Amino acid sequence: MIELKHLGKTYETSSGSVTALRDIDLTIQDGEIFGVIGLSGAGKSTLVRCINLLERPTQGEVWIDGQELTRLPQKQLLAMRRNIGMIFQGFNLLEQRTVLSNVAFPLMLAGEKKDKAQARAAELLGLVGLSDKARSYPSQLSGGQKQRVAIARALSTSPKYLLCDEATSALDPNTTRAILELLRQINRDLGVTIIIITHEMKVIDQICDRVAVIDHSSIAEEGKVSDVFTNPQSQIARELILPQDISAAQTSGGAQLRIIFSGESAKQPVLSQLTLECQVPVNILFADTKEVEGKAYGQMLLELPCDENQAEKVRTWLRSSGIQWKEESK
Ligand SMILES: Nc1ncnc2c1ncn2[C@@H]1O[C@H](COP(=O)(O)OP(=O)(O)OP(=O)(O)O)[C@@H](O)[C@H]1O
Repeated sequence: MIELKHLGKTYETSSGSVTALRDIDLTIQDGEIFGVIGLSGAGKSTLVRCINLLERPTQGEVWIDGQELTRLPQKQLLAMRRNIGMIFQGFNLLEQRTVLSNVAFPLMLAGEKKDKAQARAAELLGLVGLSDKARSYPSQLSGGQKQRVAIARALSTSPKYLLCDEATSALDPNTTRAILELLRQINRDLGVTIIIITHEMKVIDQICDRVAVIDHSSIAEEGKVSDVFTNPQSQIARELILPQDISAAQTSGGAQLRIIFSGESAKQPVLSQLTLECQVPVNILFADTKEVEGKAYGQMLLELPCDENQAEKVRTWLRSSGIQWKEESK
């Protein structure tokens, strides 16, 4: 289990102090895929780098499996770090070494003999689907393949935790999906706890169990992905989750209603049922639904006719339908 307690980080620069993290309290349970999302500069990278002390916090504590990292002597800290793999947006592979050698490298640094390290590396390349690239060099690989090598390398010391810092941000959507699927498989099959830092909601959406939303150095909101998605509490979560154009629009039509789909109701053909039964035309101003944990979630912004009788018919229908909705102020 990872516990961050009152974690803070202030950088001292020539132009003054920059507070990157302020009073962060987070608990990440074993076996979870935990996401941290925020806008650029919110403090995400600093947060993830504080977990393995690549960056030393200036306040607070980092507890991993009952040990407080900031107080560990260097030797024990290095041993603990072997338990925490990390992958980055830029892959950080050694260009002069083959793929196999890149993956074997951390094990050799840890004192493993070359043949054993290479055998383990070959096994891991099989796991990430790159056995045929063992003798290639990083420059001969695609971005997705490079990230697979980085994942294999991060797993070489059999870590219990894997930190992913914007690991898919440089990849196209299909490659992103494939890499996230691989991470999910690693979580499921190897039991590795995964912490994902991203600015993209779709990454959280695809694989995370829980998410923390970070804004201006602090945690704005934290919870199950499905809860935060359907009912974001903080302004920043709303901005990240709901696309900009879903806020009530200035239109010349009637009242605007926001329909919130959660799980089962999203599958129903709500709109066609509504228009058929009410015999009232409604405008869809915006619609967006997503799959989270195998269920569909989303929102739809509807514009009702100006005729108040017709509008009330729709409201009455919605009240009796059990569908979650609310009136928007324009
Ligand atoms: N080494 C550093 N020295 C000084 N300030 C830093 C340093 N690293 C980060 N910062 C500052 O700390 C704040 C948080 O940066 P951080 O990189 O953690 O944010 P981020 O959410 O990961 O952003 P991005 O998504 O753009 O990488 C920013 O204001 C940044 O300028």
